[in-house]
Amino acid sequence: MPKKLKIFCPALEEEALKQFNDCCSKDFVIQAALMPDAHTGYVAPIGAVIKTKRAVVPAWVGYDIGCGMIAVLISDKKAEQILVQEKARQLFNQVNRDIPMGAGRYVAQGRPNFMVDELKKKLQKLKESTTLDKLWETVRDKSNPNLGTLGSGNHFIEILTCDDETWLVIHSGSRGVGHYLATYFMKAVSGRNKGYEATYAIENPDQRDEYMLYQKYCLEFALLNRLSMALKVEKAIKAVTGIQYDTMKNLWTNKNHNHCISLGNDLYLHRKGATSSDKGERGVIPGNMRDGCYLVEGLGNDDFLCSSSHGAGRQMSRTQARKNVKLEKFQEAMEGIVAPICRKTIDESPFAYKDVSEVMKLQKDSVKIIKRLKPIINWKGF
Ligand SMILES: Nc1nc2c(ncn2[C@@H]2O[C@H](COP(=O)(O)O)[C@@H](O)[C@H]2O)c(=O)[nH]1
Ligand SMILES: [Mn+2]
Repeated sequence: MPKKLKIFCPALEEEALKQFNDCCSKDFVIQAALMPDAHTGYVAPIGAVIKTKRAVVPAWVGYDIGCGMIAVLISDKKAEQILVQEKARQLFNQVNRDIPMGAGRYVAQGRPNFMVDELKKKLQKLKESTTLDKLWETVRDKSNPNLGTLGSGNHFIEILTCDDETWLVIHSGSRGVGHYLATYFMKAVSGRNKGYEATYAIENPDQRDEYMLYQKYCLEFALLNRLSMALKVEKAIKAVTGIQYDTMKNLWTNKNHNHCISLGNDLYLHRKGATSSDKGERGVIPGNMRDGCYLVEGLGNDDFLCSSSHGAGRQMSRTQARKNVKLEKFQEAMEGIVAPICRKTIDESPFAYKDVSEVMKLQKDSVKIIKRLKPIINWKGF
C-alpha cells in the first residue's frame, strides 16, 4: 500500500524536506504529515507527525519529551483585567522571584504539597514497572529539583487578554528529566556514544516497553511541571492584585506537543512539535511574544494525522536573529507589553518567527480558532 504523506508547509527549507523524506523512507513508516510551522530539526523536522508499525524512534520525539502548553482563564471581568495591567510590572517582578527561569535554575521549595505528593506517586508507579533500577534512581533524583521550573529559550509564561478576559499560558516541558532519558535511550538504541541523534528504531519489544514507560513518566512530569508553575502564578496574582481564581477549575487545557503514543495494534504516532487535534479537542497555538496565542479546537482531520502546528515556527535561526534583529526594533515591536527585552532575548523577538496568522490559514482544515489572545506580560528564561 502506498504511504499517505502530506506536507502543509509551502515554504519549506530544503533541509527540513530532506529530513522529512529520510524519515518517511523507512519501511516501518506507514503515514506522515508535516505541519505548517515546520522547520529543520536534528533528525526529524520540527512539525513532523509520523505513524509507524512495530517501531518507536526516540530521536523523533526528541529531548524535550512532553514539552507543551497549559492555558488557564484568570478572569472574565474587565475591572480585574485593568488591575492586572496596572500592576503588570510588580507582577512581572514577583513571578521572576517565584519561578526559576533559565538553564540550570532549580526550585526546591514553595510548590504545593499535593504536587510533590503527586510526583512521588508517579515515581513509585514507575519503580514498580521498570527493570532498570539505576535509571529509575537517576530519574528520581532529577525529578524533584526540576518540578516547577520554566527552562530557557522559547519556553515562556504569558498573561494575555481577549475582550474582557485575562488568560495565563505556559510553555515548558520535562526539563532535565526528559533530556536525560532521551539521551539515555538514544544511546542505548543506537549502541553509540556519539552520532546517536539519528533514526534508530526500537524494534525489540522489551526495550520499546521500557522507553514507552519512561516516556509516559516524562509526559506526566511535564503536565505536573506546567501545573505547578500555573499554581505559583495564581498565588503571585493574588498577592500582587488581590484577584482570586482557581487554576484547577479554570484549566482550559494542559497538553504536550512532543511525544510518541501507542495507537494499539503495534501502531505508534510520533509528534515532534505538533499538537494533537482530535475532533473537539482543545489546544493552544502560540505565535511569538508580541502576537500571543490562539485557543483552538481540533477538527479530527486524518490528512493532518489529527494534528496541528505547535506554534508559528522559526524563520530565523538564533544566530541569524542575533545578527539581523536590532534591539531598537525589538523594543518598538514590544511596546505596551511588559517583557524581558534585551540583547540576550533578541533571538526570541517576534521577527525570529514566521507569521502565525499565515500558519493558522494553512491549517484551517485541521483546527477551528476559538479565541485570539494578545500578551500583556511575558516571561522568558535566559
Ligand atoms: N505567545 C508566545 N509564543 C512563543 C513565544 N516564544 C516562542 N513562541 C512560539 O512557541 C513555539 C514553540 O516552539 P517549540 O519548538 O519550542 O515548542 C514557537 O514555534 C513559537 O511560535 C512567546 O514568548 N510567546
Ligand atoms: Mn515546546
